[in-house]
Amino acid sequence: MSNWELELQNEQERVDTVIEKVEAEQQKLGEQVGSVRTEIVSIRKDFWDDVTVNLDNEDEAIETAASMRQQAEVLSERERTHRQAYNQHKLLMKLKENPYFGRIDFVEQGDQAAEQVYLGIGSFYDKESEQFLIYDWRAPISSLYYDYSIGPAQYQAPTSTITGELALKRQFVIRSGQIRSMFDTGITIGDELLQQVLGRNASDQMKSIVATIQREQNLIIRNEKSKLLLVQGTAGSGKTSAALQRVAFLLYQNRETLTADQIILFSPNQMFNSYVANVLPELGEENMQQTTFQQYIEHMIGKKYKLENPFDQLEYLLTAGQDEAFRIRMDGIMYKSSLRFMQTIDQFVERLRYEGMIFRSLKFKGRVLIDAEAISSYFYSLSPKQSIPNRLQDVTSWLIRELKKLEKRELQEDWVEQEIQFLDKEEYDKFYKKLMSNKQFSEDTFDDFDREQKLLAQYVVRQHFKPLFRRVRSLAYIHVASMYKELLAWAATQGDVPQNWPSICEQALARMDEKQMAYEDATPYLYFKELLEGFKSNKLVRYVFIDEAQDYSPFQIAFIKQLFPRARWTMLGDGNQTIFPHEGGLTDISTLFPDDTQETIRLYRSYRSTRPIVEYTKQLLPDGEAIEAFNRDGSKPLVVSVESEEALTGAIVEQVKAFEADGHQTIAIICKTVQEARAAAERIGDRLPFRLVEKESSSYSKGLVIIPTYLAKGIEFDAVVIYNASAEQFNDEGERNLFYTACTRAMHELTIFHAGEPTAFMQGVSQELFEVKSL
Ligand SMILES: Nc1ncnc2c1ncn2[C@@H]1O[C@H](COP(=O)(O)OP(=O)(O)OP(=O)(O)O)[C@@H](O)[C@H]1O
Repeated sequence: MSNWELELQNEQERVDTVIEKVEAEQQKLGEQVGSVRTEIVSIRKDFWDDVTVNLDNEDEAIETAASMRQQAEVLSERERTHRQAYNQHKLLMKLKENPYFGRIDFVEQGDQAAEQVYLGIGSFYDKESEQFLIYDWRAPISSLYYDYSIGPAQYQAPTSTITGELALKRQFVIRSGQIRSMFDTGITIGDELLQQVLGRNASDQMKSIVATIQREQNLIIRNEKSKLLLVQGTAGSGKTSAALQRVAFLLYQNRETLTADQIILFSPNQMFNSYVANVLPELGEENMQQTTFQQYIEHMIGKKYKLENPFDQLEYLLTAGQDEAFRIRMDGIMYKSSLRFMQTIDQFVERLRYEGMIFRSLKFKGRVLIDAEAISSYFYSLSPKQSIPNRLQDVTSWLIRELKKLEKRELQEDWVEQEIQFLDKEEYDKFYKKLMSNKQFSEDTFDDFDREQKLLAQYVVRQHFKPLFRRVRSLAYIHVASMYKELLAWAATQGDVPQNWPSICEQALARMDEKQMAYEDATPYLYFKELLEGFKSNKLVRYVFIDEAQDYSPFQIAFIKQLFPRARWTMLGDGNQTIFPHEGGLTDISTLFPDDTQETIRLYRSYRSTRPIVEYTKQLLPDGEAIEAFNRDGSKPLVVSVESEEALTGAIVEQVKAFEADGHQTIAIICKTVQEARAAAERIGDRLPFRLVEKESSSYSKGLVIIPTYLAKGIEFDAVVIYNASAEQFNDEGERNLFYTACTRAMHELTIFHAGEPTAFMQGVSQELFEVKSL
């Protein structure tokens, strides 16, 4: 038996022992989980038996509340124990299959012997030998595995830096308790394992990368100092992967103080959400909150306006001809996404401190109860030293007081009596119950007619006044939309607006009059509204992640920043994949955090695509030289020229069939727009089974999809077909990024079709980097 074979045998024996211990622990825990569950069920069932309810007087009520609280605490403590034990049990299940993926031997300075550290997705402590048989990949000592090759090494322990010597670094592939392969690696995390991982076909969801995290990615994952961590990385360099492992790391590192719902990830689209949804659960963690910016602002705008989807905005820009209306819209988008416009809004709001606030009169049954003018006078009678939101709070209190007076006066009106007479039984019962619960009278006094009439009148008027009170409390008496329109007009006096500003405003107003809001108006409108009403910031969220950050305008980022005042920020992006038009870029983001600690990490190595695909796609960019390919072989991209669009269909169907025959499981026909995707789907008809993705709401799954580029953002496919890269389709320099984004979705195969002349973007690529075919 060779030394290596002997070594392998020893390692397998260790795996066997560890699994045995894990199994024993799992069984013990299983019993515990079961008994705690039974206990919880019984506490829930008997909850009210164990609480003494007595509401006879105030003291008794306080006693009752205390007793309920105590019982609820017992329950929630048991539930917490159950959750922890259950999660631990789930983790042990995973460790039983695949206990660890790495080993390092570390000799701490001053010590003789090396400590063997085995790394897995969670720790496992053996009480018998009093040692960790598996270390969590996120433990401080585990960072040695990712950061160092054999030789001097150090890691940051909670209170000090530990230095020493890394004597061995070993990787394992263990499946169902059996070591399938084992490598000792000298340099970085072995290329061999990465080759294996990246060579596989895509599954239906993104996987965790803990076993093969690269050193530069580890810097992102474990960064704890920066308030803003900006990651600029090329397509496929693992930005999203690193971000998700970072969430897992933060949850581990701050496990006493941080929960998954205090982390929020803004992702590019819904499909992406479903694509990444499994990474954290795979690591035994709960998912963070996930949303898209659109979802977030849609919620803030509410039902008042139908908000345009950013992808509809983009579709318009890509499909509308370059006519006058297009140019007006484009200029409007550029200006409204800039920080200059944000400043203009600030100045306008400053002005409103002294004049110009517009209010709505409070009306009731067609009568003006409190006139807008009166509200305005009250508002401006308050000191301008007070902020607008504070003054509005005072106005709200004043309005409520006034409404209460008016409500009383209303009791005398004729309509009240009429309504009482026509009160149906159901309403009457409701009224009666309410009075009983308010203890406003007892059964004895019920026959007191006058008293009943009076209470009924109060009840009826209250029902009618309720919406008014609600409107006042929700500040609906401020006419934000009118002031936003004023703001647009006023902006013209500031001098830096685009030349065609009046037409831009006209477009915006026409939409707003139809109760719609263009995507470019949404952020300025909300920012303005929040400045007036007071920012409804979320102070609970501690970490915000923004993926595909290059697609956010500086204004949007500045706005999100104000929504989460206590958060630390991780922004990930790639300037070469910017598809939304706006001023500023990724580097401008740093200027939004002037006083904060910040760090920028750049990733140049692309892991997603094979070397030939990366070599090809990097030449689509004017400045792509810095992009490096991970050394994974594959075939060169194929560029197929066909004469006409009609000829495309047959050729593409054949190509997809060939991909399927090669075993590729996720295949995408990527079109420039939804319009093109629909046409492609129509042409392909029933010649192939496919899914047309034209809406935001689709989820990621295996098979063939026909998809517009912008909905494929952030995700990947085994094989990609570019539907039509003709000069006619891609003729604007602004679309280069879109084209690059589409091509970089490919992991193993890329075929680009073009009907007629190819786009100029492809003409800069060296001939030897691709195959050509003419049909
Ligand atoms: N260290 C790694 N080990 C294994 N796989 C990796 C590693 N880093 C990245 N990958 C894989 O590379 C692919 C691309 O990663 P990811 O989607 O995170 O890149 P990205 O930078 O967000 O890409 P894009 O900007 O193009 O959306 C994924 O399949 C991911 O699993």
